[in-house]
Amino acid sequence: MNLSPQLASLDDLVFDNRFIRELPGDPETANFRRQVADACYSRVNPAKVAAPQWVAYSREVADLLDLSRELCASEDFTQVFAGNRLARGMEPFAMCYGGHQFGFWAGQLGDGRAINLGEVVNRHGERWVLQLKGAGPTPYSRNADGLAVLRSSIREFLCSEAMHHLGVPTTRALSVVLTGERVIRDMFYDGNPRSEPGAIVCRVSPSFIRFGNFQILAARGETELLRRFVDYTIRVDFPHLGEPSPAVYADWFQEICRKTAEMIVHWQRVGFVHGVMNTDNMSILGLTIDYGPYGWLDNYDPHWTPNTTDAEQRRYRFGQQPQIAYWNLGQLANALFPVFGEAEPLQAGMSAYAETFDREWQRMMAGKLGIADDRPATDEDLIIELLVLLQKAETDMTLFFRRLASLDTGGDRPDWKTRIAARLEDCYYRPEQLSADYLERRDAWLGRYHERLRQGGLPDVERRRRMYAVNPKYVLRNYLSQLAIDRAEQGDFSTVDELLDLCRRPYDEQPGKEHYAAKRPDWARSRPGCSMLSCSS
Ligand SMILES: Nc1ncnc2c1ncn2[C@@H]1O[C@H](COP(=O)(O)OP(=O)(O)OP(=O)(O)O)[C@@H](O)[C@H]1O
Repeated sequence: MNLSPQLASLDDLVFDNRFIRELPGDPETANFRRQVADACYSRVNPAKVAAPQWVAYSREVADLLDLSRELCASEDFTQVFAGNRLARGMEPFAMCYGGHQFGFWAGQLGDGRAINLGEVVNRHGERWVLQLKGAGPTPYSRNADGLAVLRSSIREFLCSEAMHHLGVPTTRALSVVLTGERVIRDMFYDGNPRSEPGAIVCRVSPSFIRFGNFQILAARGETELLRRFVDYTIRVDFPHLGEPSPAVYADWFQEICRKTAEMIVHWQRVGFVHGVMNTDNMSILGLTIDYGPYGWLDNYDPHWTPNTTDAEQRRYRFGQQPQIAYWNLGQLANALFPVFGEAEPLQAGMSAYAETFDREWQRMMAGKLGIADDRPATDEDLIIELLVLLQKAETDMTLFFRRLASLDTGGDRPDWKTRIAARLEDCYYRPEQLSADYLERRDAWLGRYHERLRQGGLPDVERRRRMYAVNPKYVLRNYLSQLAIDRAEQGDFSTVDELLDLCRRPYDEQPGKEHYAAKRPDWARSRPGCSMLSCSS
């Protein structure tokens, strides 16, 4: 193994491709669309592209892979992460998985436009799977082209990294490159096809295994392969649990449930709406995966979803994400049943989800409010009333919690209420909604909250520090990504870099960058890309 801190060439990456070494693959190697039974993957090469061009990279992810800045800026880097050249040790393949989409079993899905390049083991012995998204068709592409456009690739790249820096479990993104080719997409707002620049993101994760990988094997009755796959996942991704056994299976499922609950609590904390929580978009490691029609809450609205495809039913709306994760875990439990052979450990996992979610959600909300002691359950009324108030008048969630931290509780500040009211003023999108009744109710809440903080006894400075650490100042607001995309489509990638840099320190004051913390401007309220998105990407 190369022990020098950074690699001189991508050919020096150390690969240990366990997935394809230890699991059965599709014997067919030609690249045509098909159903793939009795196998976990198909070998497939990325398509060669005409004129790759470097757009952006994440230096933190490069560090995980021991890649130097110079290497990431090299022509070879662009060629490799556009899929034009395989570095030594890369053995590309697409995974076979299925899934429930919008509540219905959809059969085989699989990596239709994702191609795994291999599993890197870095100098710390950590395993990182590299995956290109948009690198051409695979056996799982069904009736689609295997490609991705610059717009969606920038959104995936920026949001993966923004989520990581916010402390939300997520897959990562190393790079975005343009392919130099055009891709046709139907635009949902006018229904007309549009030709857009093609692009490829290199995603990086300890594992890309999804609930759907287990589901497809169960649905096909491939129980022995399912057991093998479960054992593989435990050995590779949950080695701390020990060698697979019935007891370890039970612990494993509980851990999946707990990790999923923790991820969802983080989403609710920062106002992230995934948009397509199908079971094929649920990671076995509880990582946020597939940044498609996701969005960030501007005004706090639990009914909001950014996904136009879900505008009617709103299955994947912000406020329903916790229940959907539970439902998805139920589907995973069904798939695992033939291997577990009994329902009890699966039910125990489901209960662990509910308990973890309830406990962590209370704790998270208490943290957002800077309530210091360990009696969050007694604060439930306070929290519920706040969430009602935030909806009654359109209130910017991110700004509100950040501003709330500035509330004074010291006895030398009798004017605390006027001061906080003034600070909250520009959190509201429609000042006309601030009726006398509303303000009276809000001020009553502020009074209760103020009292609660005084009881807690934390000095203001310390409370503020804690609140700032969990309430981000900067999130990747939908309209900000769109600004970066508009410029990138004109060949100017500087805003992508600027936003990436901004998102590196989301909880810090960043002098000179305050405009990025401003609430959504009026022009962005209904502009496509800034509020609603389609799955067309
Ligand atoms: N342009 C495309 N070409 C081929 N397959 C596609 C394309 N877009 C989506 N798919 C496939 O459709 C299924 C569900 O789509 P979804 O929107 O979740 O995928 P995605 O964004 O491409 O994938 P991922 O979950 O890997 O980020 C997946 O099997 C995916 O690979």
